[in-house]
Amino acid sequence: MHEAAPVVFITGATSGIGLACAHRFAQAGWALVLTGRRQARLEDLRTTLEKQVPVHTAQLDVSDPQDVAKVVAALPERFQHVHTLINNAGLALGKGPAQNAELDDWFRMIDTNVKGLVTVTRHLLPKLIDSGPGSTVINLGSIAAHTPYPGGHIYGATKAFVKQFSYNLRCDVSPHGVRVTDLAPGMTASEFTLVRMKGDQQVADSYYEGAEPLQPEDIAEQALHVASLPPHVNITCLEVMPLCQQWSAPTILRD
Ligand SMILES: NC(=O)C1=CN([C@@H]2O[C@H](COP(=O)(O)OP(=O)(O)OC[C@H]3O[C@@H](n4cnc5c(N)ncnc54)[C@H](OP(=O)(O)O)[C@@H]3O)[C@@H](O)[C@H]2O)C=CC1
Ligand SMILES: O=CCS(=O)(=O)O
Repeated sequence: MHEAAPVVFITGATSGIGLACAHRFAQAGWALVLTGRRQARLEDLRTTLEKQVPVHTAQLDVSDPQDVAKVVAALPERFQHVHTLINNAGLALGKGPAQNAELDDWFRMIDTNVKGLVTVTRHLLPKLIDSGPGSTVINLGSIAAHTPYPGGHIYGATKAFVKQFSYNLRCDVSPHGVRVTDLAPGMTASEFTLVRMKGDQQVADSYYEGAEPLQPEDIAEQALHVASLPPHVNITCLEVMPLCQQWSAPTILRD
C-alpha cells in the first residue's frame, strides 16, 4: 500500500451507501475521491470532510465513457494511487411487470449499473494494480442478483452481471494483488426507492412500512472491513440482509 493515507475512489458518493462510505472511510483516515452527478452535494461533502482528510471531488456520470476517461486522467497527483474502488453508483427504475416497462428505463439501468461500472473499473485497473498488494474493487451488487421477484426484471439482471463480472475479474487481477468483492445488500433505506418510484415520496415511504431496513452506514462498515483486511484475504461475495427480510419484494413493485 502507498505510504500516505490510502485513497478510496467512490462512485455515487452523493447519497445513500456511497455517502455513508465517504463518511466512514474519512473517519478511518482514508483520502477520498468522491464522484457523482450532483455537484452541489459534492461541494458540501468536500467542505465537511476535508477538515478530516484529503478530498478530491469530481462531477461524474458513470454512463458517459468520455466523462469517466476525463475524470480519471485529471486525478491530482495525491490521488493517483487508488487503493480501493467502490463501484457504488447504480439505480433501479420503474415498477410493474416487464411487459409494461419503459425501454428507456431498462437502457438507463444497463448504462449505469453495467456499462458505467465496467467503464470505471477498466480505467482504474492500472492504478489498482500499481497500488497492490491489497488493493480492492468493491462492486455493489444486490440480493436481487439471484432472487427473482415481480418487477425485478432488468434491475436484478444487471446485478447478476455485477456478481459474475466480479468473480471473473478476480481471476485476472488477483495474481497482481488486487482483490474483488461483490458486496450484496438487501433492503437498505436510501434514496434508492425514491429514484425507482420516480420521485413519488409516498410510495417510496410505503416500501419500508413495518420493516427495519439496513441503513447505508451498515453497508459502509462492511465496505471498510473488506478493504482493510490483510492483503491475502479476499471476501469474494458478502451478502448482508436486514433481520426482517427473508425475501419477497413488497407488492408496490407489482403495479
Ligand atoms: N438501497 C437498497 O436497497 C440497495 C441498493 N443497492 C445498490 O447500492 C448502490 C447504491 O444505492 P443506494 O445508496 O441505495 O441508492 P441512492 O439512490 O441513495 O444512491 C445512488 C447513488 O448513485 C449515484 N448515481 C446514479 N446514477 C449515476 C450515474 N449515471 N453516474 C454517477 N452516479 C450515479 C447517485 O448520485 P447522483 O444522482 O448525484 O449521480 C447516488 O449517489 C446501487 O448500486 C444500488 O443498486 C444494492 C442492494 C440494495
Ligand atoms: O437491490 C436493491 C433492492 S431490491 O431490488 O433487492 O429490493
